[in-house]
Amino acid sequence: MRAPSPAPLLEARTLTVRFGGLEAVGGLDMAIARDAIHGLIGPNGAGKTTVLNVLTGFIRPTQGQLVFDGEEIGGLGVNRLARRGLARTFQNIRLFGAMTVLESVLVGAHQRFSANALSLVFSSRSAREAERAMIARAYELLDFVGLGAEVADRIATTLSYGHQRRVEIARALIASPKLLLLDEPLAGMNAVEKAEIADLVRHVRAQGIAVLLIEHDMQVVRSLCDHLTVLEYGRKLADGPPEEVLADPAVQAAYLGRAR
Ligand SMILES: Nc1ncnc2c1ncn2[C@@H]1O[C@H](COP(=O)(O)OP(=O)(O)OP(=O)(O)O)[C@@H](O)[C@H]1O
Repeated sequence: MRAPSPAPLLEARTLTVRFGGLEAVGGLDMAIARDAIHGLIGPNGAGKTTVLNVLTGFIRPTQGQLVFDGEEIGGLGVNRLARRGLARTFQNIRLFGAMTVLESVLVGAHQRFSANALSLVFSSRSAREAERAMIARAYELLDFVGLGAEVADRIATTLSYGHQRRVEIARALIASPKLLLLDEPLAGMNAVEKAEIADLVRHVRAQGIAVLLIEHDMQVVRSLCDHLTVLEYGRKLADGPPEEVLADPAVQAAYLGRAR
């Protein structure tokens, strides 16, 4: 007898987001497995970033249910969701102009722990030890994302675009997420950089972290993702293994003349 499949890490049921009269996401059912690299694809304006914004607390859903790791999370804010294990990067890189690479990564750790808890602990010796441990972790992550300690003291925004992406990924990872959400992490990159970031995503998953990825490059999507959800006009058009989904005539029609 086959073992029952484990419960998904994240489940969205009839998720709906309206902006005034516009339904950006409508009645979306989606499940992300615990060991998945899950692609969220669809033409421009299909609602992909809106889904990611809802899952990370930047937008409250109008309707629907969100269950993450067995608990209802619908309506929780950004910091609470970060603490529950959802961390993200942005379509347009968001790094603060005056911060070094190391400081930029540490921002992700501070988001994970509340400001109150931090100010309490930092006055004690154990807090200083915790801070030292976090700095050591930041250096480990700089290695993990392929940057290394030598960039730690550089101003983050002076790095190349591809390297800034890696800093963002390290910043998300320092929060020890269970699910890493990446909004077009390969945008603006050449083929070599794309392959490197795709490898990094595989390494992230090998650490036991599931990944939800918005991406437009179908070649990368096909080789990287093990499950796809396709949106069109906020509605789910297809869902399943990449080979099956990308061969679906409805998906091909949705992309015809509209893909980037
Ligand atoms: N804050 C907002 N207020 C009003 N409308 C919005 C808002 N955010 C998104 N929209 C609209 O919701 C729809 C879905 O947008 P969304 O950015 O989620 O699409 P997308 O699939 O991520 O597109 P792209 O591939 O271009 O990034 C679009 O019509 C967009 O204009």
